[in-house]
Amino acid sequence: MSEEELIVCESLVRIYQTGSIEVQALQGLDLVVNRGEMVAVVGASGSGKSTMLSILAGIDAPTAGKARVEQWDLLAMSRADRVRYRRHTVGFVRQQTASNLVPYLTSRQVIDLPMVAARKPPKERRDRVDELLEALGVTDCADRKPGQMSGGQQQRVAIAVALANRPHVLFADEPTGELDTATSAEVFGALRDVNQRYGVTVVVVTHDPEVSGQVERTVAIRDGRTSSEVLRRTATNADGDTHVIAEEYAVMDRAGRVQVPREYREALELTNRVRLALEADHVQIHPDRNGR
Ligand SMILES: Nc1ncnc2c1ncn2[C@@H]1O[C@H](COP(=O)(O)OP(=O)(O)OP(=O)(O)O)[C@@H](O)[C@H]1O
Repeated sequence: MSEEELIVCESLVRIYQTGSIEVQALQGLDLVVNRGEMVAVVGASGSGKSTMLSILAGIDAPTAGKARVEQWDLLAMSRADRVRYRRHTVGFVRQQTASNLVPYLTSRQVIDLPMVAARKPPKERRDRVDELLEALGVTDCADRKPGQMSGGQQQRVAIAVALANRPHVLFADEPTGELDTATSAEVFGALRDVNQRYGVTVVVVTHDPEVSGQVERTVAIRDGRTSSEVLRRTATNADGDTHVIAEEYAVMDRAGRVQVPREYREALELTNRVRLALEADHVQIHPDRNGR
């Protein structure tokens, strides 16, 4: 694992067993996220996004494969390690605004909670609460309870709670799922701000195409595997106008396996055997003409 790589999943598998029924929620997922990145994860309902996030957040345990976040091996953590990991390395924001907060606690009190659990000294806790309220633009909500705040304010307080113990990575599972478009943009903007301001790595699961269009990298999951990635960069043309270029990439695992998209396979009738040819700067894949 290189210094840059904060999260590495290789051939990650999660099987849920309910009675005699087995569900393969993750079927060999590969993912690398570098330190300081902000990545959106998209995919159809049931594709395994939440399962992946709960494994990475240390809430759920994988069945097989590899999953590492910094020095932590998520398949070989003791119970005590898991508590430490969840308290100090990761922060988590859920979709349901209400489930991130506590109805009878004010924003100030709820942001303080994780620091009390981590036994931080009172002065440090007070300073951190003030700093986070300010960073997320919710200083005026310091003494309000969730019922006295809008959905967007509640989610910004939830982000502050998740950041209280200075985690290195922030996971957010559909954090804007219950919000209207304008409020979603506001909450997403807050995630981008904290990514830049604190350098915290952010992985956000979303259905919202607008949201995924605002990050440099979007990872698509299909059937419990990473199927493709879209990288966006800003380019400037000869007239000095800037525009965003989005390029889609297939994901190659560490063994060199790449999935050829179904449309490509069907268009050229690629079946079980293909011919590969190495060129100076690309690899060609040809149909097996002899086989037919
Ligand atoms: N605790 C569980 N027990 C059994 N099956 C589960 C459990 N959690 C998830 N699954 C199944 O695993 C698969 C992946 O679910 P997951 O929630 O990760 O998908 P998702 O991409 O997050 O979907 P959504 O966008 O609807 O939240 C689904 O088929 C789901 O039914």
